[in-house]
Amino acid sequence: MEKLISRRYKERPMPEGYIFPPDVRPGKLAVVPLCNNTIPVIDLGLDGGGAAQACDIVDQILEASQEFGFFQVIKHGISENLLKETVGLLKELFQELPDEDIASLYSDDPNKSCRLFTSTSGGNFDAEPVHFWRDSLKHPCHPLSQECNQLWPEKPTRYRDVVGECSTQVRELAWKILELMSQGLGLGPGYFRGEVSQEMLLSANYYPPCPEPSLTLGLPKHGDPNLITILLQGDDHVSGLQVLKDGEWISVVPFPHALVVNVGYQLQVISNGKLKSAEHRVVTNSSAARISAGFFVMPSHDCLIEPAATLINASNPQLYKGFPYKDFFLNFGKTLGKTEQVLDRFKLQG
Ligand SMILES: O=C(O)CCC(=O)C(=O)O
Ligand SMILES: [Fe+2]
Repeated sequence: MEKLISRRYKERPMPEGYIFPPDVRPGKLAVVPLCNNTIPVIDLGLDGGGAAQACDIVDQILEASQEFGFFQVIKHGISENLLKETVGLLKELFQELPDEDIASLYSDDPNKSCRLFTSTSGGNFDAEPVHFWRDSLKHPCHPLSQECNQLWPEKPTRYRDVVGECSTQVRELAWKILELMSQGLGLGPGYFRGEVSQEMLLSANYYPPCPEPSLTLGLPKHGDPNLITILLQGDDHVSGLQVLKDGEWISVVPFPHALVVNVGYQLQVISNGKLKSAEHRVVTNSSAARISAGFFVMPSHDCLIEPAATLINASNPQLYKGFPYKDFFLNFGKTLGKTEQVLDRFKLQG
């Protein structure tokens, strides 16, 4: 528990082991949000009132997923209060829980299904060459069952109710977005239902202020291993998430009440490379803590992942071979920091 960066961020000099080699440091410039150059914001028209045309929304989603692999959605149908309450409870959990409650959540065992830890989720903090400036709470959040719910934090007291409701609504939204993607790709209704989107994991992140943001990272450059991620950013004013586009880091400036959506590697494979799992990272800042909550929609371990047959033809040859999701997932941790290698084993030659 003494490893938690939320407990150590005030130490001076900066705690050892968080300074990255010069070639992966964010540097000074990258920390400044590029306000005119951000990812698309798409109005889903699900809050009632004037909505954009459905076909227009499909086009926007497809275009954003092809070009950026990332977009934000507004008027997504999830109430602002529920999102705010979720963030408020996470803030309370990371910042205010007494030591004994934090200690009961903390674990270095990667096989524990609900746990609080620092840096990466692999459970090998002591072997990491450099640590990332974040604490994270991870647990499954679908399918929701009594058994699963009992693993969640007991405090703050409303955590289970509120995060349970938020997970249910985010899952519904994920399905709607997947349905629109399926329509845009020409895959027909329900393509992403079932085993391919069977599970969902919550990964809540806390990035405390950092005295030297130019030397460290909240999270390294990576693509998400799952099908699709829906991310809630904590505070309207604190940015930190950046997406790599054409060799440049673009800040995902938090947009009021928006949710960030990004394409995971499995969606890239199923779409035969049409949709892009974009690389992203998290930078820190010296003045404010940042909170984010990623809802990772994932296939079941045995689900067969392969390019959709209808997307393969003479001008679009099959790019990846089929594989059970677990073959991908169990190796994913080993490719940390080497994003170019992640899909290598599944590519078809020539
Ligand atoms: O904190 C964020 O904004 C992004 C987190 C993220 O990329 C991840 O958990 O995979
Ligand atoms: Fe990510």
